[in-house]
Amino acid sequence: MAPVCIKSVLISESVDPRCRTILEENGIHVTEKQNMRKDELIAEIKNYDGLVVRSATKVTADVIDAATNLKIIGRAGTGVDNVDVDAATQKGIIVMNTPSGNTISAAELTCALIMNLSRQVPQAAMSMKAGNWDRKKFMGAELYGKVLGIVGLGRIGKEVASRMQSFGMKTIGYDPITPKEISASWGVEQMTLEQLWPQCDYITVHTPLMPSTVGLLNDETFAKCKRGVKVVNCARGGIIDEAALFRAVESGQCGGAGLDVFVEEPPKERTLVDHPNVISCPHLGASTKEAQARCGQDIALQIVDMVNGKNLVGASSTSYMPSAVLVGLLGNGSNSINLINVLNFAKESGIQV
Ligand SMILES: NC(=O)C1=CN([C@@H]2O[C@H](COP(=O)(O)OP(=O)(O)OC[C@H]3O[C@@H](n4cnc5c(N)ncnc54)[C@H](O)[C@@H]3O)[C@@H](O)[C@H]2O)C=CC1
Ligand SMILES: O=C(O)C(=O)COP(=O)(O)O
Repeated sequence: MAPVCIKSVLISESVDPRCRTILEENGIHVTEKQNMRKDELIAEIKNYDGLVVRSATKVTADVIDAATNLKIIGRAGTGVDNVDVDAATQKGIIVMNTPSGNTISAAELTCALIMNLSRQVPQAAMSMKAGNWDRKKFMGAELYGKVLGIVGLGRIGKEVASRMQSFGMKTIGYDPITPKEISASWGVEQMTLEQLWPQCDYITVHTPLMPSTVGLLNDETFAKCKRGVKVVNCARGGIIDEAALFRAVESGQCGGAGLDVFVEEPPKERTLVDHPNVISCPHLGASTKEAQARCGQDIALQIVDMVNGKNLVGASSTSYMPSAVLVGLLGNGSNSINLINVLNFAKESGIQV
């Protein structure tokens, strides 16, 4: 891989200070500017060779168009749905992410939401703060013996499965790429979605956001579920259709929802957030000290590796997954996430990519 000349990087969100330190130690000038408006980003982006973002910066085609010197977009985290990978690829800009740095944190928050749905801890705590002592209202149900459906058996789905199995949940799932034998070795029985919906007491989604996953849970699929099914979305807003979810919680078809992510963040439309059977967080899945330290460090090391022209596959950093880089070079555009998974699966399986 030929070295890429990166002299200046803009960090446009709150990224662990390790990122800045590593870049500066390697002679890269770093500017940190948070909460930039889109017009400000468009006006400034020409001054940088590299851009480091999390999920809030929307790196849309018009931003990329204005980025006359940009060579790398580094996503300190997993999802690259806030980056127009097609537009970047067409301009020869490399897009890279740090996919395993926040896996455990996102899985732990998912488990916390499942547990909170089973016992209504947030609602009970609010009731206590309001001066009440209501033991009848908050009758829960054990997780033990219940069925958890996991849609998307990648890194996070796998970690959620093992944690919830320790609570005695039966884990079933669906993934178009992860082989059945592999997920069976983690105790997850794979089946079709048609078979999965009616069996679940809880459903959690862990797919990327892409056209084929928008509205995976919708009016039609909710109708196929057990009455009172509880759902969790710690992946991306829109994978569970928000309007359909509202209708399902209103009718009781859905017994409760745990939401970390929304189509619009922060959500202007508050009906779901305000619903008594919905517990929600402001996109906190990756917001732990550990996850941020890993993602901040990894994205900086990956950028430095590019500057040094290091071979991308099999590089030093623990969560180094240069899949998006390869996707960029292959010009794979909107199917990139699927290709990312194929590449990662191959790599984790010891196959030379
Ligand atoms: N709430 C938060 O702060 C965080 C959210 N995320 C989100 O979680 C998503 C998943 O992350 P990882 O597990 O690390 O990704 P991953 O790439 O390891 O796993 C995603 C899995 O989804 C599967 N998949 C793709 N299309 C599918 C479909 N139609 N139905 C079922 N499965 C499908 C893929 O084959 C893959 O196995 C990310 O794309 C990101 O959007 C990730 C980290 C933190
Ligand atoms: O890594 C991801 O995909 C996430 O959703 C985390 O987003 P964040 O870095 O916390 O803005």
